[in-house]
Amino acid sequence: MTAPALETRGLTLRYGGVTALESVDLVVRPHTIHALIGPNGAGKTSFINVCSGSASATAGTVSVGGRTRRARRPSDVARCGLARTFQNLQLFAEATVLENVLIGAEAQNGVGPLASLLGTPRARRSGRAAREAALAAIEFVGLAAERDHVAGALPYGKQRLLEIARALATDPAVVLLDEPGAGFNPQEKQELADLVRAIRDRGAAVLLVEHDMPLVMGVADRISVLNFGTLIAEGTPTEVANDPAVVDAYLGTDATEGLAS
Ligand SMILES: Nc1ncnc2c1ncn2[C@@H]1O[C@H](COP(=O)(O)OP(=O)(O)OP(=O)(O)O)[C@@H](O)[C@H]1O
Repeated sequence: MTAPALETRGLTLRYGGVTALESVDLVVRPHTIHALIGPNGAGKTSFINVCSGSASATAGTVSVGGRTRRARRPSDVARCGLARTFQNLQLFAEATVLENVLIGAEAQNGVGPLASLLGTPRARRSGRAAREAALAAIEFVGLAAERDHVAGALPYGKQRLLEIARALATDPAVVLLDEPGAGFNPQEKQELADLVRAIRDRGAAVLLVEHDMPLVMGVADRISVLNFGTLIAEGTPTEVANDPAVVDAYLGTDATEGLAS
């Protein structure tokens, strides 16, 4: 059996007296869209933060492609094959679309700042590869026409797509998407669902944190449910939508009607 794309064991994160994650064991299989859902404050962003190196676990391990991730800096994490987007967009507003994505693509090229500055042959080769990867990612999310536009001037929905392009430019095996549909209208959510499927279909695993239940139920292959930092359920969309503990903690009976049966 192939190694999980992402696996956590006993992942625990405490902020002083607040337990954001309590011994979370979660496996994301390759080529799957795995949604992580739960009420506000359940620990979903904390999970992404720990997996991506933005926060340090109090206990437990994170493995990417079967290798325990010890990297801490975001550039090291990118080289592990993991990339993320942020709930609150983290774009350089004054930079162009291409420049924003290049920052992502260059994050994993392993060329030090001195080599880049000196323009060594390796740095030049790697710079060309990063540009190609950036252009491909921009095209993949449908922003080719806006390549040279300043990020801060893009409509909000396109800024969200740009954030996804930046994550994809590192050619990750696992992409963590933190509420990518926030602020989207129904048409944009439909397009987002197609994009998430396309990311999976080109070979990556996706961990999707999202509150929009029709979107989640329509796109996810598997769903894990967090409540107060603890996993309370895992299964297919149908299994999760019919799990009494999930309905009670998060979905409510109204929310599940017509979602999955
Ligand atoms: N930097 C921090 N310092 C202290 N407590 C924090 C910090 N970040 C998160 N928390 C707490 O950890 C818990 C989990 O928060 P987290 O943001 O991971 O939840 P979430 O499921 O992503 O919520 P939402 O759906 O609202 O984004 C909450 O109780 C939150 O208040």
